Amino acid sequence: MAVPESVIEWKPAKLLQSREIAPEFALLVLNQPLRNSHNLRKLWRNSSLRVAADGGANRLHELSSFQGKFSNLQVIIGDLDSLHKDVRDFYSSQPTPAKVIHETDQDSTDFAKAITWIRKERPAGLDIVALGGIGGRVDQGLSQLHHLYLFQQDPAYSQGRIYLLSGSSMTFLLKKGSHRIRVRGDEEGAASVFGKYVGIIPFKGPSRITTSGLVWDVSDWQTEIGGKMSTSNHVQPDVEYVEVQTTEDVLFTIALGKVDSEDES
Ligand SMILES: Nc1ncnc2c1ncn2[C@@H]1O[C@H](COP(=O)(O)OP(=O)(O)OP(=O)(O)O)[C@@H](O)[C@H]1O
Ligand SMILES: Cc1ncc(C[n+]2csc(CCO)c2C)c(N)n1
Repeated sequence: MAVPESVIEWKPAKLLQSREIAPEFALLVLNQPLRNSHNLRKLWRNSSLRVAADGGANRLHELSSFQGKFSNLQVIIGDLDSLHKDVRDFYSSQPTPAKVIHETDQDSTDFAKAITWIRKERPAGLDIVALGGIGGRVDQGLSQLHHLYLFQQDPAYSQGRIYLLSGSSMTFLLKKGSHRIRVRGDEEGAASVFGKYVGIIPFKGPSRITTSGLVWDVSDWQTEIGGKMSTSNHVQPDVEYVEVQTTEDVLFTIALGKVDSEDES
C-alpha cells in the first residue's frame, strides 16, 4: 500500500497574534526602515530571542529612545560597520546588556552571519522572523532569498523555518513536496493578518505546481522564470488554507492585511 505523502503545515499568522498561541521564534531585525507598528510590537512580545543584524540596532534605537520600548535586545551581530556608537552603548548598558558579536569577514552579509549564529545557538531549530526582508536594495533582497534556499537545505528545516517580513508581505520557502498554509488568523475576532495577494516563485529553477484555495488555481502546472509564473494570485475569500504541491523548492509570498497600523499605543 502506498504511504501517504506527508503534508507540511504552516501557520504563520500565529507569529503575529497573541503570545499564548505563538510558536517559539527568534526575531531578527535588519537594517531597513522600521515603524512602531502593530506587527513589530506583537513580534517583539512574542519572540524568545531578539537579534539585530548590525545597523538593524540603529533602527530599533530610533524607536526605543523615545519610550524605552524595544530596549531588551539580546544580541547585535555583524561586521559592525553600520552600528552607531551611541546605539552600541545604549544596548550594552541595559539591565540585561545585549551581547555584541563582531564578525569581520567580508564574504557573507550580516543577515547570513545572524542566521548562522542563531542556528548554532539553537541546533535543534528555532523559527526566525527576519524583519525588513526583501524591502530595500535589490542585491540585499536577492541575497536574503538566496539564503532561504541555503539555510533550508539544513536538516533542521522543519523546526527552523525562516520568514522574511517586509512592510507589505511575508515570504518563505516551500520545499519540494506538499504544503498546507493557513491563511487566516487563529484568534476569534482578530483582524486579518494576511491580505489576499499571493505569489509562487520558482526562484531556484523550473517546477510543476498544483494549488488549491486560490482564485487562479493550477494543476500540474509548469512554472519557471522565462516561462509562466503565478503572481498577483488571490486567496479565495472563504478558504482557511491554501495548499501547494510542488516538484521543486519555490518561494511562497503572501500580502499582509491592513491591520499593521502606525499607532504608538
Ligand atoms: N539597503 C538595504 N536593503 C535591504 N536590506 C538591507 C539594506 N541594508 C541592510 N540590509 C539588511 O540588513 C542587514 C544588516 O545591514 P547592515 O547594517 O550590516 O548594512 P550593510 O553593511 O550594508 O550590510 P552587509 O554588511 O550585510 O552587506 C544586511 O545584511 C541586510 O540583510
Ligand atoms: C565574489 C564576491 N562578491 C562580493 C563580495 C563582497 N561581499 C559579499 S558579502 C560582503 C559583506 C558585506 O558586509 C561583501 C563585502 C565577496 N566577498 N565576494
